[in-house]
Amino acid sequence: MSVAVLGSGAFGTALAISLANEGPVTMWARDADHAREMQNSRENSRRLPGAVLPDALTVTAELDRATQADVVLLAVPMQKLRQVVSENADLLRERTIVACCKGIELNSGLGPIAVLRECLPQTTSALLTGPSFAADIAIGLPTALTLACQDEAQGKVLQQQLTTSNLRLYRTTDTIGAELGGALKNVMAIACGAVIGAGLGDSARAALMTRGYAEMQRMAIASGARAETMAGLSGFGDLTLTCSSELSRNYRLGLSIGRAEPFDPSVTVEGAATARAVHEEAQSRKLDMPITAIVVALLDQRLTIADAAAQLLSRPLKEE
Ligand SMILES: NC(=O)C1=CN([C@@H]2O[C@H](COP(=O)(O)OP(=O)(O)OC[C@H]3O[C@@H](n4cnc5c(N)ncnc54)[C@H](OP(=O)(O)O)[C@@H]3O)[C@@H](O)[C@H]2O)C=CC1
Ligand SMILES: O=C(CO)COP(=O)(O)O
Repeated sequence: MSVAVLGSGAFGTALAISLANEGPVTMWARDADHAREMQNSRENSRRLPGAVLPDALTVTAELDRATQADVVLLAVPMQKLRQVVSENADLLRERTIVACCKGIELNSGLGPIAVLRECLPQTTSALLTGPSFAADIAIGLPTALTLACQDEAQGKVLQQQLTTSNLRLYRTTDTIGAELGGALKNVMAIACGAVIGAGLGDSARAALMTRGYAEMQRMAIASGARAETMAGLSGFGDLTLTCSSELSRNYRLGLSIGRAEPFDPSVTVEGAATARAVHEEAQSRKLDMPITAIVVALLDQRLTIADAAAQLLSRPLKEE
C-alpha cells in the first residue's frame, strides 16, 4: 500500500512524517520551490519548523507523481477542498481519498466528505479527524484519531493502513457526526479564546464548552448524526483539546478578539468561515445555536465581549 499526502501545511507534513515511519510516503506541495527546499533540507521550515522529514518521505510538486498512490490524504483548508479536488478530479478518481480538514463549506453548508462525494461520486471517501496538534504528531507523541468512512469494510482497511506507532485510529461509519464534531469545535474554541482573552475566567470557559457541546449535539442530531460520535474523539475529544490550548489557532484567534489585539489573517483558522456557514444553516433550520451566533457577531465586530457575555447570561432560564 502506498500513501500520498496532498498539501504540505502543518497537518499534512505531520501526518506524512508519522506515516513515513511505516513505509514510503509522497507529499505534494503546490509551490515547486517550497517542494524542492523541503526535499533537500528535510524540513518544512515554512509550516512546521523543527520537525525532521524521514528518508521514506519524498516531497514533490508533481501532482501526477503523488497521485500514483493507492490512498491519497487531502490536507488542505476546508474552503479550498472543492477547488483542489475538482481541478484534479481525473487524477484522483481511481484513488481512495481521505480528507484531513475540519470545517463546513461556505455557500454549500457541506462538510469534507459531502464535498468529496459531490466532486468524485464514484470514489471511496473518508475523513481523518480528532484531537491532534501537528506539532505533537510530528515529534512522535501519542495521538488518537477518528477515521470516518460510510463503507464499513473500506473503513476497516483504512484504519489498518493509516495506523502508525503514534497515531491510533478508531473508526466510525457516522461521517456526518465526525464532520460536524471537527467543524463545530473550532467555533467553540474561538468563543473560549475570547472569554479567556477578555479575562472572564476559567469558569466561564467551562460553561461555554459545556453549552457549546450542547449546541454541537443539537446540530448533529438534527443532521442525522449519532450522539455517541459527538461524545467521541472527533467531538468532545477535539473540543477539549482546542478550547484549552494556545497551540490551537482557533483558540488564539479568540484570544486576540478578547484582548482586542490584531491577528495575522494569513493563518489558517477554520472556525471563522465555519461559524458563518453553521450560523446560516442553523437559522434556516430554526436550530438554537446562540454561541455560534455570538462568534459570528464577534468576528464581524458587531458585538463587544461584554455585550456578548450579557446576551448569553440574560437568555431565558431553562432546563439543562
Ligand atoms: N495544524 C494542525 O494541528 C491540525 C490541522 N488540521 C486540519 O488540517 C487542515 C489543514 O490545516 P494545516 O495543515 O494546519 O494548515 P496550514 O495553513 O499549515 O497549511 C495549509 C496547506 O494547504 C495548502 N493550500 C492552501 N490552499 C491551497 C490550494 N488552493 N491548492 C493547493 N494547496 C493549498 C497550503 O499551501 P501553501 O503552503 O503553498 O500555502 C498549505 O500547504 C485544516 O482543515 C485543519 O483544521 C487538523 C488537525 C490538526
Ligand atoms: O484541529 C486541531 C486540533 O485537533 C488544530 O486546531 P487549530 O486548527 O485551531 O490549530
